[in-house]
Amino acid sequence: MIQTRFDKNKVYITWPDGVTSAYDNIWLRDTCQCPEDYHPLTKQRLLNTFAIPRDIQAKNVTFNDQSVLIVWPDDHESQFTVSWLRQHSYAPQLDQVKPAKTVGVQMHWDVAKLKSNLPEITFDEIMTADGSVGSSVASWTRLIHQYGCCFIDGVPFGSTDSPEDNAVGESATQALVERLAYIRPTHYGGFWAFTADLAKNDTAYTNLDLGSHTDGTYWSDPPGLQLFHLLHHSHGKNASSENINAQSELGGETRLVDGFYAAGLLRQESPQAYNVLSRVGIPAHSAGEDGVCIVPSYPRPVFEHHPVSGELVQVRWNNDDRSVMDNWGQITDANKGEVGVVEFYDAIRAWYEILTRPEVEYIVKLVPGRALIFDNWRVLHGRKAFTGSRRMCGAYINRDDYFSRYRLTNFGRDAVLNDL
Ligand SMILES: C[N+](C)(C)CCCC[C@H](N)C(=O)O
Ligand SMILES: O=C(O)CCC(=O)C(=O)O
Repeated sequence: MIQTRFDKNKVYITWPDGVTSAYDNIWLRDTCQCPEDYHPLTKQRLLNTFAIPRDIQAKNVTFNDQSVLIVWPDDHESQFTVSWLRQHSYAPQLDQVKPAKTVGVQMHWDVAKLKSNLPEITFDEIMTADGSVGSSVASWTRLIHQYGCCFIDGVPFGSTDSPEDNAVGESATQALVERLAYIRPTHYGGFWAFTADLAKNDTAYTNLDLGSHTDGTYWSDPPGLQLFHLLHHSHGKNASSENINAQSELGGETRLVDGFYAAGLLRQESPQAYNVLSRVGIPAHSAGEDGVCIVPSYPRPVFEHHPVSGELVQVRWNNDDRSVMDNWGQITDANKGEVGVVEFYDAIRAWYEILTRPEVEYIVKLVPGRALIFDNWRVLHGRKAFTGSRRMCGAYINRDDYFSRYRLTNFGRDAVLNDL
């Protein structure tokens, strides 16, 4: 049995389990879900919040047929279903499932754990899915969310590195990415492909070794997802026959590290280092291209936490793109204590040592047809130096667009909207 009562400040609902939720009048009036106050199609507030009297009182509150009807002094009526009221109870906060607010289960991995359960899906499964709730787009985004990465098999590619053959792989890969969300354009292009030709004046466009990093440490909002598809890797036209070794000797293997797992290790093993890397904003830049010099709105730490819950939400790390650190006073919060220069170097050394442990860093050779997508806010990537001719294509997706898709396909639009 549900019971309602009200006084001059609040409306109270007592649930069958005996718990009572209290809702402030101004909150109820502001949150009115009627079509005049909340646009049913655009899901935006139409009501003028500031026209609500600060001390508004309900004239009458009645309960029937699973709804609570509130009549306000101007005779406006607000109707809330009890399930909606239960879902949004804030005093007390109840055990609601909040798909738009909770992060969901993540499996943090080391190499052994990842290998024993590699997140994989096929191109065909994804491309034939209609994107509805529970379709394979849901499984795909759920795998990415749980593991921070996912391999996609059976992606079409050409058999040579001719422009025509590359176009086959690139258009299939682009279609794959766009199945998840729209592509983020950057100074590297929208959907990009790269070889060791320095086309974009970044070391990704060389054959150098790149240690595990996250991309875009120089953006205020780094890409949420990154997808790679190796289209081609061979000895190349100019290799002489005695130089031609086995494919494995070409190098170019991909590095992958679960940054959340690695952060957990650092926190356990060197709490002081973890603390330093949660506090020091590291300046970063992308400045290779003539018309480009990107720096974030302010320097961010390696570990970014939810400001209230303290949960780790993002890892940013790219030692190669780190700028000159000459303004220590501005990049650390002095209220929490100064960080010495050498102390900072000790902290990044401890972090680097963890990232390069063989049991932490997963090394895998990508092959044409097997794409890799990963959460760039969590999983670090890199590659080993290589020889020969190699072409990789892929794209970035914004974190919020990815999460929108993850939530809608896994929880359904009704549940997600109900939670706004
Ligand atoms: C992926 N793509 C080849 C387009 C760009 C790679 C950029 C890598 C760069 N140092 C960074 O961290 O952003
Ligand atoms: O070439 C690769 O395999 C990866 C390159 C890379 O790390 C990057 O583009 O950020």
